[in-house]
Amino acid sequence: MAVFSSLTPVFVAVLCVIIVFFFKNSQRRENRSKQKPSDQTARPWADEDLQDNTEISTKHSEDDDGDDWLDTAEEDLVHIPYSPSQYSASEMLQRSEKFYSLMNLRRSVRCISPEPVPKEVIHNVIRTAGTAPSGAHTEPWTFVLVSDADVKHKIREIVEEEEEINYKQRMGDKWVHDLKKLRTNWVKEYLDVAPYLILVFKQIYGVLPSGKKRTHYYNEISVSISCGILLAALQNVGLVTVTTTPLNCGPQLRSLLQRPANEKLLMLLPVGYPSPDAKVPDLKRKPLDQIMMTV
Ligand SMILES: NC(=O)C1=CN([C@@H]2O[C@H](COP(=O)(O)OP(=O)(O)OC[C@H]3O[C@@H](n4cnc5c(N)ncnc54)[C@H](OP(=O)(O)O)[C@@H]3O)[C@@H](O)[C@H]2O)C=CC1
Ligand SMILES: Cc1cc2nc3c(=O)[nH]c(=O)nc-3n(C[C@H](O)[C@H](O)[C@H](O)COP(=O)(O)O)c2cc1C
Ligand SMILES: N[C@@H](Cc1ccc(O)c(Br)c1)C(=O)O
Repeated sequence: MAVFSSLTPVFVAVLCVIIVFFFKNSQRRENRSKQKPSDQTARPWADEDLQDNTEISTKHSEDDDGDDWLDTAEEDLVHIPYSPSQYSASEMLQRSEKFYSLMNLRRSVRCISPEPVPKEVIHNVIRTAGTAPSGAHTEPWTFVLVSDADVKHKIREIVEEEEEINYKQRMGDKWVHDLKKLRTNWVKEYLDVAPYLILVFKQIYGVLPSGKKRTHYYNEISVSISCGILLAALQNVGLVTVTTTPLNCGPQLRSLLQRPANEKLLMLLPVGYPSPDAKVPDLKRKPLDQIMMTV
């Protein structure tokens, strides 16, 4: 008993040291996991609100046996001088007004003329889309340009079949109601008539020369920016389109166009001149004071 009572203070002290040691260690582990996720499924670049299904790189996965992602050539990339055109304040104002006026005339047009469009113009428009910024300069886009009448018709068949189900079942009453003002339905004549269809695919990951996957950071945002630039480039040459997102058609269109498994359809754009009798809904745009907050 006497031995026990003399040991108790020592025992308590040792116990305290052990508890403090464990507590500090667990805190350090927690902090480390907050700063640098050891969990390889953490994908801070994939915006959950966007439902960006960005695929994760397999760098640390079972089939990984090397440092493929370490590209020394890219580490040594030279940085070159950059001095783009600059304008006086009055020139800037004039240019900004002119560009705004041009873009303010852009409308989604669903009545497209069959009149042929010079192919080189479309190539330049797509080149322009390819100037978009992209996460880590991964350029995660593929623009499939379709002009073949049979392929356009097959695309129409796929889209109309799915869009009919979309309107009748998948979209629901509220969405269908919200679209009433646009007078859209599942009949998509422009898919046969427009001289070009551009199907924009986002590459959810890339493929390295070794066959391994390369992470495409923020691929959906990157491709969406390139689509915005594409729309501006079309407007610049007097062509029209309608941004379409044919729900549930992605996998069928991907397989029709023989696109690889790392690509997902983001948008389908019929492109051409507006038909002479084209009409658009008389929509109004929000004024500056409703879209801009100054701080
Ligand atoms: N961003 C969005 O919120 C949405 C956009 N859309 C638009 O609708 C159009 C067509 O898309 P939709 O067909 O509905 O949707 P998806 O193209 O996303 O495909 C639907 C289903 O097929 C799977 N899938 C598609 N492509 C691939 C691929 N390459 N590899 C593996 N799985 C694939 C999807 O998988 P998974 O579930 O893993 O993605 C999903 O389960 C597009 O224009 C798209 O932008 C449609 C739905 C939602
Ligand atoms: C992300 C997105 C998806 C769209 N999806 C479709 C679509 O599937 N079908 C369609 O006819 N229009 C679609 N539109 C076009 C819109 O209906 C159109 O932009 C909107 O009515 C405003 O008209 P405006 O483009 O003439 O300004 C889409 C537009 C965006 C930005
Ligand atoms: N994809 C359908 C429905 C649709 C139509 C217009 C839109 O702005 C949106 Br969002 C969806 C269609 O093309 O008819």
